[in-house]
Amino acid sequence: MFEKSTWIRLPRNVLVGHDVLDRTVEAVEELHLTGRPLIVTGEIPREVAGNAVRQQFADRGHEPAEVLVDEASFAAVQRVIDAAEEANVDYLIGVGGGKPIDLTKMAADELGVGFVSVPTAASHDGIVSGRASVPEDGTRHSVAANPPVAVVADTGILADAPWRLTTAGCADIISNYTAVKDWQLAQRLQNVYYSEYSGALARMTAELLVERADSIKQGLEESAWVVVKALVSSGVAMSIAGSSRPASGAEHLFSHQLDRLVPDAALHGHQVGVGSIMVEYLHSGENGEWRDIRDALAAIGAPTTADELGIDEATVIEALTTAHEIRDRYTILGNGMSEPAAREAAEVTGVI
Ligand SMILES: NC(=O)C1=CN([C@@H]2O[C@H](COP(=O)(O)OP(=O)(O)OC[C@H]3O[C@@H](n4cnc5c(N)ncnc54)[C@H](OP(=O)(O)O)[C@@H]3O)[C@@H](O)[C@H]2O)C=CC1
Ligand SMILES: O=C(CO)COP(=O)(O)O
Ligand SMILES: [Zn+2]
Repeated sequence: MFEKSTWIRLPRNVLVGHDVLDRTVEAVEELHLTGRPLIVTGEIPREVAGNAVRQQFADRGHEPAEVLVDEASFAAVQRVIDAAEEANVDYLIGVGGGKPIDLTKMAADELGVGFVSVPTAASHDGIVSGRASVPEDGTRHSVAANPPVAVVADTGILADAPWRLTTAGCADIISNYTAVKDWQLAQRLQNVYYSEYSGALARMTAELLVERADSIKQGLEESAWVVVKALVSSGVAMSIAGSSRPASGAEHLFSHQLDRLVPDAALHGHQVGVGSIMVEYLHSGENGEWRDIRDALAAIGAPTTADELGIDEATVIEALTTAHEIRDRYTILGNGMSEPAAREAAEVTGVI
């Protein structure tokens, strides 16, 4: 299918490396972004990075306003918007994991200003993408927004974050394998627009990460570097596609449904990783690549079973059989799985 026009929105300055946090002001000034920022952060990220960012801008004569967020909700987005308007700020800086960064992304979009992403955890590709995700009313709203104008990913900080957040980021990337397969399937069966460039980039990102699994080890700063580069690359794939398709297929539907059934039971990346094992089995059967996905997840220490996710068997089956209802996105789940088929997929792959 031929797209008549595309609009690819990308971050412009992406800083990755040791102590790059100290260069946040530089990354912003280089974009000619001037005036007073609002820092949106959480309790822990504030200590880890937010206070240092605040001091940098204060030293340049732009004392930032600040708002602390502790939950991902539309009410929290509104609080960020209110704080920005009250303090009359010019742009926003999100400092933290996915929660503060998503809230910043959505508020910046609503306010029509730019925002800078300063991740303190490499937990999923939302820290660099133009997608935001907020759970509300028992469902998950995944919305399109502008990506950050700059990303400042300090590998020293990311390497010090709890290891499980990093393994979640890895699993989110590994799930690109099945996301791309679902996208191609949707093209064949539903004539959905498929971007060769975006699909190839998303898949290659997962392959490179798996090839480097040996250098992804707790305590190694290089791990944070490898993972962040992959998260950036995956974010670019989504920007090229103009949707989350290259990084979100049936394994994400499964995870979103788990979020609805058992909120906060496990991390997003860990859920999509386990989902990806089963979805690969659905695509390719007993002799497909599902063992490769499982082994890649195990190699970096991400969960591969329902037990390791801390989620019971019945919930896994319910999520699998109802995941297709989550959103209008054609995947291998089609119009839904029967309970026996879901049980077989989960049992054969050792998820339950
Ligand atoms: N945009 C997208 O595509 C996607 C967005 N999401 C959204 O992202 C959120 C989940 O992201 P996630 O990053 O897991 O969650 P959080 O931002 O909630 O971070 C997880 C926990 O880690 C803490 N934390 C963050 N950085 C550090 C650090 N350096 N050291 C120690 N602790 C740290 C946080 O503290 P504190 O609570 O103090 O902030 C929080 O308790 C959800 O809101 C989800 O909806 C999920 C998937 C995709
Ligand atoms: O998590 C994502 C990609 O990894 C975003 O996808 P969604 O559009 O399913 O929220
Ligand atoms: Zn994801």
